[in-house]
Amino acid sequence: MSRTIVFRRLSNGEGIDPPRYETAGSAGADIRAAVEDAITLAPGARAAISTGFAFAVPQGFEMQIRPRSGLAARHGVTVLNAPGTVDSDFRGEVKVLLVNLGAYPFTIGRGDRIAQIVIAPVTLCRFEETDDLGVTIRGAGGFGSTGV
Ligand SMILES: O=c1ccn([C@H]2C[C@H](O)[C@@H](COP(=O)(O)OP(=O)(O)OP(=O)(O)O)O2)c(=O)[nH]1
Ligand SMILES: [Mg+2]
Repeated sequence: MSRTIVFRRLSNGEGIDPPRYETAGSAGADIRAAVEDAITLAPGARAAISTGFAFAVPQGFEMQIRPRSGLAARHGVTVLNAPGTVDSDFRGEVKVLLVNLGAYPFTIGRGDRIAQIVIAPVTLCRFEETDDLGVTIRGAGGFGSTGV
């Protein structure tokens, strides 16, 4: 079942294709860079890249901003805060925090597909304090406690 996400094209988004699923089975819709001029990320550098759009994600859902594996595999470029979280009450421009973990400069041009967005349901919970969380086999084990 397909849902509708409404978006507003900002002035810097003129001529930019909106997010699009590249195949019928794609989980993520690729989102593009609305940079005026090309931006080059030196190795180790990061930048918040404009997308040129603002969205109204329906309440009860989030927009996750995820890396594209091709950028990661070929260039070491990923989304620094993956998965970025766009809240349902956010009405500002969505930006993509890219970081270059590769060994070479990476240039981002206008219209480049720099990330993918996944719309996912969220469960909003109330948080209730207790003194007793119950006993589990794992207990406080973490960070490799089950072995490597
Ligand atoms: O990759 C991202 C992550 C966040 N946002 C926008 C949308 C999101 O709703 C808002 C806040 O994001 P987040 O909660 O991750 O940031 P914060 O540091 O907690 O900021 P705030 O105190 O405004 O919630 O920033 C983006 O545009 N791109
Ligand atoms: Mg926040």
